[in-house]
Amino acid sequence: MTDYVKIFDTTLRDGEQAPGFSMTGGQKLQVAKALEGLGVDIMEAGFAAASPGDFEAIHTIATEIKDSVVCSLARCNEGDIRASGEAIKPATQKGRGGRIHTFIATSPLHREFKLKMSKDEIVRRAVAGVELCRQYTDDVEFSAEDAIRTERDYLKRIVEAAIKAGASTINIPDTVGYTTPEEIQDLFVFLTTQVEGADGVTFSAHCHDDLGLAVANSLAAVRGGARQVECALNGIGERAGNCATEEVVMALRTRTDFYDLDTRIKTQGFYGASKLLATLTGNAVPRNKAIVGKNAFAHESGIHQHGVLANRETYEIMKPEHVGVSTDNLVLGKHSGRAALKDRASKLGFTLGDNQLKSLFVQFKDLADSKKEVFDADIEALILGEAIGTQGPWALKSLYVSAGSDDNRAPQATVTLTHENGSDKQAVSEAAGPVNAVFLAISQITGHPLHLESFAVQSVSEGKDAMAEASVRVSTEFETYQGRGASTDTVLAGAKAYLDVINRIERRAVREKSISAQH
Ligand SMILES: CC(=O)SCCNC(=O)CCNC(=O)[C@H](O)C(C)(C)COP(=O)(O)OP(=O)(O)OC[C@H]1O[C@@H](n2cnc3c(N)ncnc32)[C@H](O)[C@@H]1OP(=O)(O)O
Ligand SMILES: CC(C)C(=O)C(=O)O
Ligand SMILES: [Mg+2]
Repeated sequence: MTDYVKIFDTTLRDGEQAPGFSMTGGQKLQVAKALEGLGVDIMEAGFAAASPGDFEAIHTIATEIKDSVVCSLARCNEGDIRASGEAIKPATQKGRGGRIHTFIATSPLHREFKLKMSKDEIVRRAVAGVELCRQYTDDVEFSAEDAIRTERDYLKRIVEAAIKAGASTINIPDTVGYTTPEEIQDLFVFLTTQVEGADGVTFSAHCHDDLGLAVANSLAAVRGGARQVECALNGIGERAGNCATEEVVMALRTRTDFYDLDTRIKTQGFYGASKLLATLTGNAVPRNKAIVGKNAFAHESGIHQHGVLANRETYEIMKPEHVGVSTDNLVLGKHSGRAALKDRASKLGFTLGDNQLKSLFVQFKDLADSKKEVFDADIEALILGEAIGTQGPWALKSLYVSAGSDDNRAPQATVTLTHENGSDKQAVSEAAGPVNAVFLAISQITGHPLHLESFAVQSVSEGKDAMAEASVRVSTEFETYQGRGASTDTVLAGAKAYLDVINRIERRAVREKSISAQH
């Protein structure tokens, strides 16, 4: 048994096969590189027999990836196994490690209704499948699909046959997410102690999340003797998904005191890899998702913020930087208290006396009642006594946008801005979307080519003429700025928010100039 738990990531196979998560070959390669960066021991890159595109994707990944074993899934049939063997060839030929993962279902339901095969026939298929895999690679994994609902004596028999045929990893999937932690731990203890040949192979858990137990069940399997866990980034996979890679890894890392085992994962890459996957597949990570959700290390309530400011460990069991999350994560809103407000003001460069803080706090709570989140720009405006979003030097004079479904005509924006020195300037821009075209035109006029980090619009009133509030977050070389703008027209709200940022940058530059002139 290894003294660490191997991470077999199946984001690119079980994850990708779920509805809404298909990726192109190029996208799969991008995710594969992120997984290699994380240091996953094995990545299941796809199912070579599924399509020529998946074959190509696995082949390319096996060519490009150097630091993780690349694996392809195959049914226990000749066509699937030969396709997998060919797809992983670039990895096996260069001696970097290529695995074939062959599987067949073993439970009574699957035997009778799906495969329509007898117990003996399934064992014969499993043995022939593993033997054929061995013609391509020494690294063969065998899975007994729906193992959890399989009779123990039969499971033991087929696992022993697969080991004798040459499998070096034995995977015990909870294909339908049916098991419980106590049950799966007991099953792994049984298999790792009773199966002939168990000492020479790695036992693996592959848990689905139908009852929300995938991570708990995987950890219990590890307690029972599993030394490989199969998992996927953001927990994606069939139906409710697979065990989430970032969750199981961080559970082992955070509680090594309990499990006395760890993985070899470089966890700092989790946030970036999760974001990459969400962006490529168009599936946002829920805000409250463990480890990589936006709220995982964010605090809005005053009592928590007060504690975290004194010592992060009061409300955080992991360090955000250990999973690649920024540490500046106190969100100001209506539940925040004076400690967080004072801290944020000081980070923005304002030292507040007690009385100033008291009156700012009253205004802050009024503002927070009317919006979801209070941004740095709002705090700055309150301290400086500015009306939000209405300060110059630039003002929007007019805005015309054309956009539509015609592929031959890119969205176009014509923007006119007035500067406080009295001059008007106009720019016309085209971009992939109308909001982008507006931002580009504003950047051209003001000379601020900004890096847009986020653009969000939320409705702040109801009905057909609902007011939209847009918020824009941009980064310059030195600072991050947030601006906002409101209008019944979302494009106009976006334009105002973007201009709000530019005005803040220019006003800050003026302020800094006058401060340095005084010294
Ligand atoms: C639990 C899991 O996640 S298993 C992996 C699931 N992933 C996928 O299915 C994604 C990729 N799949 C595909 O692209 C297609 O299903 C293919 C190309 C593999 C097969 O397509 P088809 O030949 O049209 O078969 P179809 O999908 O309709 O049915 C599956 C066939 O495989 C058989 N089969 C299923 N599992 C196995 C197995 N492990 N070993 C051998 N045969 C199997 C079924 O009995 C059925 O056989 P039949 O065609 O003789 O009735
Ligand atoms: C192919 C196998 C391992 C699988 O995904 C499952 O049983 O859930
Ligand atoms: Mg699965």
